[in-house]
Formats: sequence, C-alpha cells, structure tokens
Amino acid sequence: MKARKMGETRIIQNDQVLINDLNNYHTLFGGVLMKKLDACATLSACSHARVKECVTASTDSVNFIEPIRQSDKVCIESFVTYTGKSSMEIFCKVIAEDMVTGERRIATTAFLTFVALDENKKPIEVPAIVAETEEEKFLYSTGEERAKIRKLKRQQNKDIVAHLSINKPWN
Ligand SMILES: CC(=O)SCCNC(=O)CCNC(=O)[C@H](O)C(C)(C)COP(=O)(O)OP(=O)(O)OC[C@H]1O[C@@H](n2cnc3c(N)ncnc32)[C@H](O)[C@@H]1OP(=O)(O)O
Repeated sequence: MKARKMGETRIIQNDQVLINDLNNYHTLFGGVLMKKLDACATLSACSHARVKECVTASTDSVNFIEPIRQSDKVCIESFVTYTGKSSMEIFCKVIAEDMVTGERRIATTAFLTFVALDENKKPIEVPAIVAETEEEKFLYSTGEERAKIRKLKRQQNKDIVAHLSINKPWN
C-alpha cells in the first residue's frame, strides 16, 4: 500500500461565529467547535484511507487555549499525523483571527483517532503517512508516544466499562 503525504489529508474549513453558537459568556460554545472538529477530521481520515466509512474511535483532550469571539474568523485545519494498522491519528488546529485587527492566535488543539472500516464494518488496513513540513515532522515524531498512551487509556476505559451498571437509574 502506497504511503500518502500529510498534505494530501489536510482539510481546511473557514467559518464565521454565528450568534446562535455563542454561550452565556459571548464566546463560541466548546461543543459546537467539537462537532466541527469531528467533521473536518472525518474528511481527513477518509482522504487518507480512501474508504467509505471512517469512524471516530476516541478523542484525546480538546485543549481550549483561547476563547473565540463573534468578531473572530475561525479556521480549522485537520490532517493525519500518525497511523497504526487500521487507525489514524488526526490533528486539529483551530486558529482564531480577529477580523478587524487581523491578529491570529491558536485557539484550540485536539487529536482524534479514527478507524477505517471495510464493507463489513470491520477495521481495514490504512496506508502509512509521510511528513514533509517542520510542523508535520514534529507531530509525526511524537505520534508513537501518544499512541502508547492511548492504548493504556483504552485498557483503563475497558476496566471502567466492565464495572458499569446498565440498570435503569430509577429502579
Ligand atoms: C465520524 C463519526 O461520527 S463516527 C460515530 C462515532 N464513532 C463510533 O460510533 C465508533 C464506535 N466504535 C466502534 O465501531 C469500534 O469500537 C471501533 C471500530 C472504533 C474499533 O473496533 P474494534 O473491534 O474494537 O477494533 P480493534 O480492537 O481491532 O481496533 C482497531 C483499531 O482501532 C484502535 N482503537 C480502538 N479503540 C480505540 C480507542 N478508544 N482509542 C484509540 N484507538 C482505538 C485500535 O488500537 C486499533 O488500531 P490499529 O488497527 O491501528 O492497531
């Protein structure tokens, strides 16, 4: 399977901040942004795997670094930064740009893990990824460590799930 360049998986979405997407503090709702990240990351994953279905397996912490205001333009960038057998790590970078001053700042970052599925909804192998720019090379070189932590967290979560009740809370 031929490796794909990170740039080929890069999705860029520019957006305005709509009034209905604001919270009580007049900044963009975190949940609204998370939905946008998931949508961009899906396109990055599918561009890499070239299959019909790529599902979100997990999301690492979403880091809300700076609030996003209504006067900002929001630019979401997502691209594949690391791959396993069937899984893909997608990095999302959100830049808020003040539309009056033009000042740009990193507002949010997140890593999401997607899994490519075949026609029978089973995990299917994905191509390797090739980093080209300095930013891409840094993200790739630190990917193995993040993958290890994720594996550990998955196991921890399995232990938690094994202890969860599925009884109706009111019984
Ligand atoms: C775009 C959307 O909105 S999709 C909707 C939300 N997402 C979903 O509904 C997905 C629901 N979950 C699932 O279908 C399954 O749990 C799957 C497909 C994610 C994993 O299926 P499993 O049968 O557990 O597959 P398996 O154990 O073989 O793991 C497949 C790969 O996923 C990775 N993986 C599975 N769960 C996780 C997780 N929580 N975090 C990170 N990676 C994970 C595995 O490490 C493995 O990677 P590799 O192939 O690169 O080694």
